Amino acid sequence: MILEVHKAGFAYPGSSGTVFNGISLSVGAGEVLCILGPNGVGKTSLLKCLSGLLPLTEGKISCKGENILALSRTQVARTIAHVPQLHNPVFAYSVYDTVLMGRTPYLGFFSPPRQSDRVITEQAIDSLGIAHLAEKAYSELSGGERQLVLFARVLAQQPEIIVLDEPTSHLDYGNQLKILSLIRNLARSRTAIVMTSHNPDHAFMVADRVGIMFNGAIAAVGAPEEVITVEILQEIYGVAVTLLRNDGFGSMCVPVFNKYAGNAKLWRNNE
Ligand SMILES: Nc1ncnc2c1ncn2[C@@H]1O[C@H](COP(=O)(O)OP(=O)(O)OP(=O)(O)O)[C@@H](O)[C@H]1O
Repeated sequence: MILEVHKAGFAYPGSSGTVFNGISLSVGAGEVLCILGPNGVGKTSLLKCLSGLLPLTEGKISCKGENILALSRTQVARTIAHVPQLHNPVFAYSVYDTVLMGRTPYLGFFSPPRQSDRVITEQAIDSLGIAHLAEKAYSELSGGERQLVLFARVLAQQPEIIVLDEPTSHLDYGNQLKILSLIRNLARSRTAIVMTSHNPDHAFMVADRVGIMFNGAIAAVGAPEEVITVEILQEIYGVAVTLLRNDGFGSMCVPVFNKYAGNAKLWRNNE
């Protein structure tokens, strides 16, 4: 396994309680692991620990057999790319330069980007369909446009592990599907991917394994069809959902919701 989490616990400095405890997980090359869980359960905090951005308070994270905290920033950056949920830039870099920054781990301290870095940058921009934004200031983009640019930067970085915090949260329907298919393509080329999502259907679509995060722990981990059940969805999200199993196309969640009911409620057990 390229990334292994062993009995991980985490608390923010100065906070009285822990965010999560006793989490053990692993992801292999070419595998997509999707973490599902309710708001505030600790998914973002876990992903930051996986990327070496926050130190665990208990347990260990190993990247290619080495404790992640023992690796240099360059080693981490060449191996792991982290795409945050929201990113507010401090400087007004262009989109092109923002994507080009994905090449930084491969450049010497004072070395300018090489021609090959520019080619990789242009390919990444093209594969996201954002060439028309290349000269625009990143700080002037919409949330969805920024998310596409950050994904292009990750492609330019060519890491072995990609950690994606809600990669589709700002995207329109078409771009959501585009990112999901790029995630699958990356997995096909042996990249390990850990992502979070608020949409269980996305886990069905792209994940090889799903981890359900609930009450500060991983409540279940396994193949999406085994782990994402009506019972677990009701438990973690507190709503009634039906699952459609379609052998040709995979499974899908359908909320049990009637907009014509008196108070348009989510139905539970024929209430
Ligand atoms: N910088 C911080 N300092 C202290 N507590 C924090 C900090 N960031 C997050 N928290 C707390 O840690 C807990 C987990 O937050 P986190 O952002 O990891 O959850 P999440 O599952 O990603 O949530 P969401 O789905 O809403 O994005 C929350 O209770 C949150 O209030």
